[in-house]
Amino acid sequence: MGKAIIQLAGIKIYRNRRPVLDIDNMTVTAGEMVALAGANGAGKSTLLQVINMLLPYQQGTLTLFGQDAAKYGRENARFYSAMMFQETLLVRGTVYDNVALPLKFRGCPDSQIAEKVTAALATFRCQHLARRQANQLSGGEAQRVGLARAIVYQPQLLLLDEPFAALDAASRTAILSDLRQVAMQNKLTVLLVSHNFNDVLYFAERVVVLEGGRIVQDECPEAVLRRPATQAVANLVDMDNILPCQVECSGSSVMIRLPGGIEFSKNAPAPARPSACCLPGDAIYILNQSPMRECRPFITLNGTISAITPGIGAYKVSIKSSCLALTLRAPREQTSGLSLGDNIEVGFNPDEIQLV
Ligand SMILES: Nc1ncnc2c1ncn2[C@@H]1O[C@H](COP(=O)(O)OP(=O)(O)OP(=O)(O)O)[C@@H](O)[C@H]1O
Repeated sequence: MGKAIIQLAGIKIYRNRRPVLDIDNMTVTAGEMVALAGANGAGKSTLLQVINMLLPYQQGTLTLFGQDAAKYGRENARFYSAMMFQETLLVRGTVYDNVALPLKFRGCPDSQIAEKVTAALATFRCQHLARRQANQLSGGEAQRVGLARAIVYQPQLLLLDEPFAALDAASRTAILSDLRQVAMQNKLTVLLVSHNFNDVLYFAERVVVLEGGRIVQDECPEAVLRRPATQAVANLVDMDNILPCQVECSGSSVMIRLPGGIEFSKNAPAPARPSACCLPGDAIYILNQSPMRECRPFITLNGTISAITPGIGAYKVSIKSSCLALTLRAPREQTSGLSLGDNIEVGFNPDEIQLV
């Protein structure tokens, strides 16, 4: 395990006397690329502001770079970290002037500034913009310059509050890919707030999900995607199937009842009072086509195709039975023979079900 860069213990924040952040424990180690995810108002920005010491906390301890932040002081903490927001906050002047600014604040000798600014701009592929006025850049260019300005003094920690949210998907992917490479090469620790779970999958190796100011899940992105801890997390990752169900627990096994009299048991610990089960679309198989059809145990049902939505990699097929609507994802070649209104038999393995 690497050196701890951020440690929060028992941190509580109240706003208008309302608790908006309540973090029992959270540690981020050197070089980790962590996404902070959660619905609107979950507390992501508040958490980032606490870590950047923009917001005083009423209870608990914040340790930054191994030092108690309360004693260590804001200026010291900021010396080793950089923060970016959705607005780039570039100042008047050229791109070069903007990127040189943090070096000047930190007393970097003039003789080193040009080299460092050029290197930082090159890192984010924007050296050709050096002489342009900062207020004449496109959104994507401005964010690349913002990143160059953030890393020019080689901080150990980068805090990003949705800086790429306004960019188109291709620009976001390109910038996240460059950022990921820079972070890995320089062992930079990055905390990225994002609403977009595709960005999270693309960038992060760990996701901390907040709900009502508390951490409800802290795992690798794929685990959050396939096994969301709560219904809100399932919504956040755009889970294909969130099916209402009744659950009866007995010992280590649970009996799950879906609408339409479909019932099956599963050996797994259930969360307290589960009310739905989640099933990713690629865990539902078209039975007359799938090599999985011989696998048992398999829960099967018949339904009518109500929609077929094309996609790269997988098509989405919506199926309606008398009391259940399911969405499956399958490769294009498996769906090419299907038409709206067809009746098909589909199945899934109960082990793929996640109760929430
Ligand atoms: N300046 C403020 N004064 C009072 N309450 C605030 C303030 N800023 C945020 N809040 C409240 O704190 C809670 C957490 O807000 P925060 O901005 O951290 O959420 P978020 O997860 O970043 O949301 P979003 O995704 O919408 O940006 C919300 O209930 C919000 O209404």
